[in-house]
Amino acid sequence: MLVTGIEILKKAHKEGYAVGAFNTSNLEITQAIVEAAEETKSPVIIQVSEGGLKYAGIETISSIVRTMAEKASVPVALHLDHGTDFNTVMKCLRNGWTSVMMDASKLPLEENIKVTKTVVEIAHGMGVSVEAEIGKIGGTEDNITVDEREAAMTDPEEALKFAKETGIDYLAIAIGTAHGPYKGEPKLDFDRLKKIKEMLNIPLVLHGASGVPEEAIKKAVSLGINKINIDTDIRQAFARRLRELIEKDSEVYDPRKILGPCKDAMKEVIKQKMILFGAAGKA
Ligand SMILES: O=C(COP(=O)(O)O)N(O)CCCCOP(=O)(O)O
Ligand SMILES: [Ca+2]
Ligand code: NA
Ligand SMILES: [Zn+2]
Repeated sequence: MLVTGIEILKKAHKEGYAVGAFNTSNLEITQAIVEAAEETKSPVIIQVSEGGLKYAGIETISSIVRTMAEKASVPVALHLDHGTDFNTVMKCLRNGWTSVMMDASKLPLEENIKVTKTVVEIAHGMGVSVEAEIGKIGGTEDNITVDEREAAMTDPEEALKFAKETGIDYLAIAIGTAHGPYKGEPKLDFDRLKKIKEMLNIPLVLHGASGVPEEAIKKAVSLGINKINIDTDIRQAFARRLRELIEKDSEVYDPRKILGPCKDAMKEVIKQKMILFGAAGKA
């Protein structure tokens, strides 16, 4: 069934597990996510980035996700990932999203607070929950030095002020992860996570979780992470299976014979994440 993000994350926060938030931009990825959730009896958040909206069309990807979510036997939320443009966030609210991220983390704190507070008031008026970001979760491609990444990490005091003044439902924090594939091993600042959780006591979001070792993920969940964003690992599972298929049979030409197996490969990766995060069996 289609539910709001906070309905899923409030339970995860209370019971101490995390829910996967997986990016989609088409039919097969959406199928992989929903089938994985059904097979592991996990609640799940299906999210679309601004790039995904452009690729699929906002009404089209909303229809695909909402149709499958409403038929699902597990709780499913439709989330806007990294909504950086206020009007895009509004368009998603008009198109049936049940959770939105207003990502104004690039703005100075006071401006981030202002725009996020406005989104919270509008979204809550529509029964939709809101994620925001404090600190900068960059990409592994960003050529920033280690201590620049350190400086970009979320400051607990700022996070408390931000959460209080905006009324957000869940907060994305920067504790050492990055979007995209990692070159070396990411080092997560668990003390910082512990402190932020104790001070805010709301569901927390880990971005850039593809490529983070399983032990680190488990530790982050035990310290209060409740939503974990995964995209790169799904893309790589898709591409691996695609290459295998073409190598095995260079004559295959039916998209269903190519995309179907790729869907299954993505589904397997997603199921493992749901088990690792502790969401399996929680639906
Ligand atoms: O935190 C994450 C996932 O990070 P990951 O790369 O570790 O999976 N995300 O928020 C997913 C980011 C998706 C970006 O999509 P576009 O390419 O359309 O901009
Ligand atoms: Ca990553
Ligand atoms: Na997000
Ligand atoms: Zn992210």
